[in-house]
Amino acid sequence: MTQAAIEVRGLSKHYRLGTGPQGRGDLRDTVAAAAARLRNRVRGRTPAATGDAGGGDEAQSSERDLWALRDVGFDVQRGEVLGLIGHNGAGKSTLLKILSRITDPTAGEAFIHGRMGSLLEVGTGFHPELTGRENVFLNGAVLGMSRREVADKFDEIVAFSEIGRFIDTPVKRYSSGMYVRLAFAVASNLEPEILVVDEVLAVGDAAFQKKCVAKMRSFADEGRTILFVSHNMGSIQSLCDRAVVLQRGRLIGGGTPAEAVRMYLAENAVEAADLADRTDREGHQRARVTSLRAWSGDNADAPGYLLYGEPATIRVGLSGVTRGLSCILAVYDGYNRPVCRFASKAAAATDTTTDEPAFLCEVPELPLTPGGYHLNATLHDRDGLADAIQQAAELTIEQGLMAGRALATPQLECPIAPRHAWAVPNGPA
Ligand SMILES: Nc1ncnc2c1ncn2[C@@H]1O[C@H](COP(=O)(O)OP(=O)(O)OP(=O)(O)O)[C@@H](O)[C@H]1O
Repeated sequence: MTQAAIEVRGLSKHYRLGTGPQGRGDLRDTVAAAAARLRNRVRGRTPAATGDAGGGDEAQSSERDLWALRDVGFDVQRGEVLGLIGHNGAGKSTLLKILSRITDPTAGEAFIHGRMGSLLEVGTGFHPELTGRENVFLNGAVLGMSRREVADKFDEIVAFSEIGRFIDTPVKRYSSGMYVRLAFAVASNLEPEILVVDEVLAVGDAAFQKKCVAKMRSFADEGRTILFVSHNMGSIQSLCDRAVVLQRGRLIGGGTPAEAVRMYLAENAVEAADLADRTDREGHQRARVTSLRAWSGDNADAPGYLLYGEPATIRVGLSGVTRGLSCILAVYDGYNRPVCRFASKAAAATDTTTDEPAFLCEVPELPLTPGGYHLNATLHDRDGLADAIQQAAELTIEQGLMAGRALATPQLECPIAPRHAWAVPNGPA
């Protein structure tokens, strides 16, 4: 007997742009498709819609054709927490929608061995015209539960969701936060054996995010299976046993969460900024900055992308007279506001790993919150300003963990979120 909870084989999904999603039409089509899906659910398989994955290697074979997924295959073992990562438009949501029978694949199959609860983007999973209460029972029925079984869980679901009296309001009137809270409560409390979660942790307040992570952890500890999609590399590393990476519809690999994150970062790595030929610079130029390169952890081969809370290294390549030189790197946010400065002491700059003259600036726990930043680089020697380059390098900061903790949503609005601790005099009241 197979140990896999989810088997994905050669899955492809084709969209024809401008005509809307294939296989989706009016309410009648939706109902017919739902009935077909229910039949397939009983058989535990996702059939390919008529059509062919087609040949050719490009994800986009013409301007109007788009392959959201191309020949994707992997297994999720029973009791495993698998992370699915990829940049915007990589095909993650499409894959989850196929697994949840919301849409059909163009080619390939997915086998689900067990009762699955899914928590997808806002707008899927619930019927907008129905109340929260009605949707809870509808979801239970789709999971194959009796009305009695759902009724037994109902109070727990409402309590977890913190929806209160809004449970009798149509969900189309819910805020996205309310919607996600109820959706997570339903998906995780109706006792599915397999849980599929799409990026829910980005929504909701810090306390609810924490509750979701705790719920997912206990779910995993009970030996149940989770497929977890996130842009948050911190959550992927702290929650998952393994992760796979999607790139423009194709699965490019996987491994431990750390290996997968490295692959994800390398995918968008930007070349080290080559500054040797920049002419818009100041200073006497007897020493010059020739390159700037920043990376996260030991991912020196994936420069340009850094993770919040993780160690970061910035390498400043040099030429000329480097004795007695000091370096300042000034960090600016997307609004060109100064955020922080890293200033070296005067030193003979040498990168001991290559013997080329360079400064290495090491930041043990990067406090910059996710977003785009740039660096201005300045060199000084005994004669004063040697070199200065504005916007010497761009940095993209992605979500990570600071001492094991993810950022709460309000912290994302601040460019800096340093590690800190609170001391309460005489203990809490
Ligand atoms: N209904 C649709 N009709 C046409 N194209 C679609 C449809 N849904 C998705 N796509 C396209 O398919 C590709 C994959 O989209 P998908 O939403 O699966 O990516 P994703 O990895 O989930 O991205 P994100 O992280 O931004 O949510 C994208 O290019 C997207 O524009």
